[in-house]
Amino acid sequence: MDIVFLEEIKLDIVIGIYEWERKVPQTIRIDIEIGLPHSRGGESDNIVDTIDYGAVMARIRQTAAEQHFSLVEALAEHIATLIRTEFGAPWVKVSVAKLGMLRGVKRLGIMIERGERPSA
Ligand SMILES: Nc1nc2c(c(=O)[nH]1)N=C([C@H](O)[C@@H](O)CO)CN2
Repeated sequence: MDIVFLEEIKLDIVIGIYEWERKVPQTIRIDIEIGLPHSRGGESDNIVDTIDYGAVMARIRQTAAEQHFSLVEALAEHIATLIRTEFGAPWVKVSVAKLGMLRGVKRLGIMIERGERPSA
């Protein structure tokens, strides 16, 4: 299996269950792993044989600007579905974390895996 990854994505978005969170953007961190069955990109050296992480990032920025979520779970689910349906990834792992939200906690959030993990 090959993994295309996007690590420590920082976005300022409106997210949260409380009224005050609906008014002020907050910085979240997103980490993504996209599993591919042994992709041909390594041999072909052609972007069409893999998943373009730049294109994934552009879609995430777009969707985060367009849609607001209450829960980090909902944002993670939305991103996982987008990557699987629009980019044809069989397996994806997405984590969404809020930073410094609770005293004494560096990050808190959710990590999800969706789809079938390709065999090695
Ligand atoms: N499992 C979750 N718990 C909580 C969430 C969440 O998105 N998922 N969100 C909040 C609030 O928005 C919080 O971030 C504000 O302090 C609380 N718990």
